Amino acid sequence: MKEMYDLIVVGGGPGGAIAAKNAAELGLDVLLIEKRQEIGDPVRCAEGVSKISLSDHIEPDPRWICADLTGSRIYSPDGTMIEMSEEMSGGEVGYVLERKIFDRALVDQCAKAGAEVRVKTRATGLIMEKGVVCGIYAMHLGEEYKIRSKIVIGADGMESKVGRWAGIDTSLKPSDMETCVQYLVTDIDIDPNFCDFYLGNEIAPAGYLWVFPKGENMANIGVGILGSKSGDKRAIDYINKFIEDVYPDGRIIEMVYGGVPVRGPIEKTVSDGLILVGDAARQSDPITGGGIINAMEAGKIAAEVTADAIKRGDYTTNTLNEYETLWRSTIGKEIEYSLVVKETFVKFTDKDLNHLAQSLSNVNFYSLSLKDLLYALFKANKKLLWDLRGLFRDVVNNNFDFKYKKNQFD
Ligand SMILES: Cc1cc2nc3c(=O)[nH]c(=O)nc-3n(C[C@H](O)[C@H](O)[C@H](O)COP(=O)(O)OP(=O)(O)OC[C@H]3O[C@@H](n4cnc5c(N)ncnc54)[C@H](O)[C@@H]3O)c2cc1C
Repeated sequence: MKEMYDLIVVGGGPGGAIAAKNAAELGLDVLLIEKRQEIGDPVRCAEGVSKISLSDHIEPDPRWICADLTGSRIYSPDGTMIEMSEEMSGGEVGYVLERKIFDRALVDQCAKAGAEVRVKTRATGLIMEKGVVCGIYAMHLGEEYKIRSKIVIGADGMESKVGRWAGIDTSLKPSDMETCVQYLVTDIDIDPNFCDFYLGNEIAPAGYLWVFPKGENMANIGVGILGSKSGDKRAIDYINKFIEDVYPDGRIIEMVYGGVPVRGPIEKTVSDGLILVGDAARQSDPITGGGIINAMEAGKIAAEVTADAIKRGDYTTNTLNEYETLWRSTIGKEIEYSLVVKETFVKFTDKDLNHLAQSLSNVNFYSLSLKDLLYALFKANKKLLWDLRGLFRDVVNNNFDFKYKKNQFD
């Protein structure tokens, strides 16, 4: 078995697959390892993504698209509903995917681009020489061996260990994480074109509950609650209550447990010979918990920076810092803004949420830009204006152009 590569990517999720594919296309000798025996299985995701951002990375394919949505509805605790077009819904609701097939299609692309893929192969440690990462220890069918590389990309998701092995602090406190439980529910009456979000401290404290259709009579119905706000009740208690109340006849055919980092990014995502991408770098959106697109964007940037570093023969932090700069000035900005909004949102009482929803219930979201929306929000909610003044100033002055979501916001 080959023992030396330009690049080893740890983790075959969207971040790792896109990193490996792009690096192989740029001419690098790439190995992608995945600890599971099947790519994408088991799924830990509600499977919602933005159409526009996705098509930057892969051609849409009906084999992995379960629903093509036209919008979303948000329900406040008193039942006030706000309906938004897909464009205004933010990045998470364009398609509902079948991730088992989607993740495999991404890895298929990367294999076809020339990367070697090894499944059921777990990274168990990093080879480090004088503080520089220069490969991994891998375990396959009970056998441990060394594989060397010039650079390692850690795309090992929420449970990432690669960063920690290199001395990067990736730890998460309960207040940094949403605990999620989701059922795939069938035989229910839903609108297949809309996803629904429910807010409120009785429904999902400091989080939200979602209904994402997967075809005519089936949906991912899940809840995410902030670890530090859950009290005596568990996420599963909230979702069971909702199913009992709203879809009492629904049949549960799958169950998903998982955590989503909502703390915003870690302080550093590179070290000598190492780059972290996706959930491993805590790059998911702090409000929605969505991380597929950010992982893919970061994977692409990581591949480009890796190819450049290898061309120059310099794998030190100095060179790899280009990755840090590039992702922080694009997706990182959006994450920063989301973090500000999330920190305000988690303080809202049900009364605040109702007031907010009522103040927006007459707004026509189908013909509104983000700027208009912020004006409408702040006109009706002076306290919110104060809490979110930084974000408001940046958007209004166009200091930030929402590069990755420009098509949705403008
Ligand atoms: C309940 C839930 C709902 C969600 N819903 C959405 C949603 O609707 N939309 C959205 O955009 N995001 C959603 N997310 C988040 C989304 O799933 C992640 O942000 C996304 O998968 C991150 O991609 P990634 O490539 O960074 O990591 P992952 O997809 O987690 O991939 C990491 C891979 O690394 C592998 N791995 C881990 N350790 C090792 C090792 N030591 N050696 C080898 N391989 C290893 C894992 O097996 C895994 O395959 C949700 C998450 C949860 C938990």
